[in-house]
Amino acid sequence: MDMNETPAWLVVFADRLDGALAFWHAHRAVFVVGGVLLSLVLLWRLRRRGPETVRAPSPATEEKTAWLDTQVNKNIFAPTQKVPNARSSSNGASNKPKTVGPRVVTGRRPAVQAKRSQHEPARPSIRPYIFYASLTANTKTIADSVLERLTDLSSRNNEILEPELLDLSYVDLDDYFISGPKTQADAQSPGNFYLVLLPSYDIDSIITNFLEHLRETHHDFRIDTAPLSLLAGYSVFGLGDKEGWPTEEQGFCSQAIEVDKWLAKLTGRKRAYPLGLGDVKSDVQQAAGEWISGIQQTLQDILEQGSLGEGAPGSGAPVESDDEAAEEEDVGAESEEEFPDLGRKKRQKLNNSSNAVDVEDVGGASFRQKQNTPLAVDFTTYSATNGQPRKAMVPKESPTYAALTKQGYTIVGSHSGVKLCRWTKSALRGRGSCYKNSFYGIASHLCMETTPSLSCSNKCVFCWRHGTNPVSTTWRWEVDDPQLIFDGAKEGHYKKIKMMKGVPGVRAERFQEAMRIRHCALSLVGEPIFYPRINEFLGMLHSERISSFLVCNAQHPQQLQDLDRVTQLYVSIDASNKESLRKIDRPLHRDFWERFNACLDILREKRFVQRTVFRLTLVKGFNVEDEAEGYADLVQKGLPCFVEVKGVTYCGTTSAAGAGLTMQNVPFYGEVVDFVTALNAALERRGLEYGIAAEHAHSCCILIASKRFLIDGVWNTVIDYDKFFNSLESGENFGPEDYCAPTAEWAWFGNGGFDPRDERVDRKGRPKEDKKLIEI
Ligand SMILES: Cc1cc2nc3c(=O)[nH]c(=O)nc-3n(C[C@H](O)[C@H](O)[C@H](O)COP(=O)(O)O)c2cc1C
Ligand code: SF4
Repeated sequence: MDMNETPAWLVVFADRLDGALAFWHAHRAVFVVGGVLLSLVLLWRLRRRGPETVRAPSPATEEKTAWLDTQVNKNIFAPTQKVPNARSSSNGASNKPKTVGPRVVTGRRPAVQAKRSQHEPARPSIRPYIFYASLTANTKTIADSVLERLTDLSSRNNEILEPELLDLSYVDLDDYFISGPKTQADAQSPGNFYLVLLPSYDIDSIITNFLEHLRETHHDFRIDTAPLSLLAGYSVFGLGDKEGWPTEEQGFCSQAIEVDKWLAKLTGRKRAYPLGLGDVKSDVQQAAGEWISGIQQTLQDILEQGSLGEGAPGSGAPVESDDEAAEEEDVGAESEEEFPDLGRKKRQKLNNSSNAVDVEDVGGASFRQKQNTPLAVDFTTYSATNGQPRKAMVPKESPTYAALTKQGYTIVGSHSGVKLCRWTKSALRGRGSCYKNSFYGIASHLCMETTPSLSCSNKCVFCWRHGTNPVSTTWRWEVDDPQLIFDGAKEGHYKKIKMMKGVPGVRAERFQEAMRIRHCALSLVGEPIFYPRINEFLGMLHSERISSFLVCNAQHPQQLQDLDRVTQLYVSIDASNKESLRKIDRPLHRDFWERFNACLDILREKRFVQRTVFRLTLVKGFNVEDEAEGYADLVQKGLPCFVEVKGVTYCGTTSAAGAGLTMQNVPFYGEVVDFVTALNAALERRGLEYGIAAEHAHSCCILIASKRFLIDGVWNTVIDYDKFFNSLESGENFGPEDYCAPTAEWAWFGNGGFDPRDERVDRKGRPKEDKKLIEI
């Protein structure tokens, strides 16, 4: 082989390499720039996508997701908050409350919810438990329909959980009646609400065991006396048979009544709605229907307010109807409690603060017109303000405001008030209405007591409220809109009625009825016709078919003259002569006697247009002895349709004591009867057509009526309210005889006047046997 000879493949390779190098040299700049750019792009993309693209999901990220969810749930189910609707967990078949599972949280919303729940408390929820016992299935049927109603409510309201129906024969009473339901979910949150439906059996039965269990729990020294106080509330409905057990004293629904009392003790008085009772042979369906409607409303109220609502002084306390003095004493005690650091003198000053105003006002201008002469402008309406804006009569920060609210008044606007009258409370409990029920057919639980003017121009010795209300001869305050007063008075009244729902003995059906005001007594502390827009206010009452009973003090003739028609118009006649009147009413007007007489004249003129009444309050030692003749003269002058005679009620206030008033001044009923008999005879001697028509011995009150209301030998003192409103709305002319109706026989003079539909009780609430009670 020739060593100088080069192999062919090597020549080809060298040639190719040479070509490639020539290409590189020709294009190397392009390659370098392109490479750099590509690297930059790759680097940028890598940085942007970061770990996601470089790391696979790790256990650590999964854990973090789960932790987030847990935190969200923790916020939603924070210990103070309630478990949301657990309806899905209940199948209705079990006797035990269901455990609520954790709420499923999806998407981004939980984070938002978690954030919000840190600031806003979640809405509470309520779980109703319906307990019942039934031997012959009546109660079971009612309990089933209660379950149906509440299940329906629950389906419409997320905060009311599905109710549980539990037969007391099968549940372990310890599980529910020692400290409330014991399940994880319930311990955690919802407000439990107990409904107990029970028949009564005067033989040994499961109900006897149940009662024994409640009694033992209460007395067990190892257990708190109110172990069920964590319940949101409770209510009981009883079934009984009036044929065999006609009245409560004779055992009607006795066991339901007893259970209601024990539960009040065990729950620390959490009766959320009054005890309902139904007679299995007559009204049980209706009574149960009304009861459950009330429960539904109550559950919603609890959710809205977060509690059963507070009792207000003077409203929640079940004061007995003849217990006014005790109520007054309580007020004193409360004010001492409220102002513990005030010395005795200061407190007295607070109570008497309004008296300071009296002195300024006494110098008011006189009403100089004599009777039968045209009425001059009454100085009552306005007083000069020297261009200054008028002030509130009862400013919120004033001691008067504090004192009146302490006594249970709700102050409406700047000069009006409303208060639940003690008779309204008594009637709610079926313990009797005031005398107006016997005389005029006003059931007290349908009556609102209010005044559009807390100020008065008298300081009557027997007015147990005075000393706290402002007194004046002139209206010198700002004037509130009547609509504001009307709405505020109704609201205040209903609020106080609602507070009565947990008071022992309140009857469910009366409670329901009371939620529609039918009558308004404009007779609270103060002088209603003092309010310059009283006629507009009356129009509002009548537009809602609320009757108006207006009492005035016979000191404002111009206002009386201008007053529109009311259902019944009163003037207080506290004495038969000038001196007596000065002593008793302690009027601020110097010309009080002239004003008084002018008012009687006006009343006489109105007697064929509306029912007019003289109200006489007898104070022994002041205006009773030898005054029958004087009163007869006044009746002759005013010719009222009716004369109400009432013995004064002793109020025990310092102001009364200061006026020399003691228990000795309270006449016995027999003395009131003697006086009325003497007055009636004096009227007869004057040829006046009057007679003794009715009585309410319970409150020492007797009615003398004009014989215009003696129709076919029967007294017609009652009012036909429908007729009154029909005539009023028709715009026709009508008079008192057009809307009267027969007086009930039990109310006739001699029959006592106690409504047989009510139950008489003594001061301790024990039934009284003698329903007639005539202390002659
Ligand atoms: C033996 C017996 C005793 C009863 N005792 C009373 C009673 O003391 N007071 C009452 O109001 N009703 C009494 N009842 C009437 C029942 O309470 C009434 O029939 C009720 O509707 C029964 O309810 P239930 O069917 O759910 O068991 C008695 C009935 C029976 C058969
Ligand atoms: S009329 Fe007077 S006493 Fe009778 S219920 Fe009404 S406010 Fe009370």
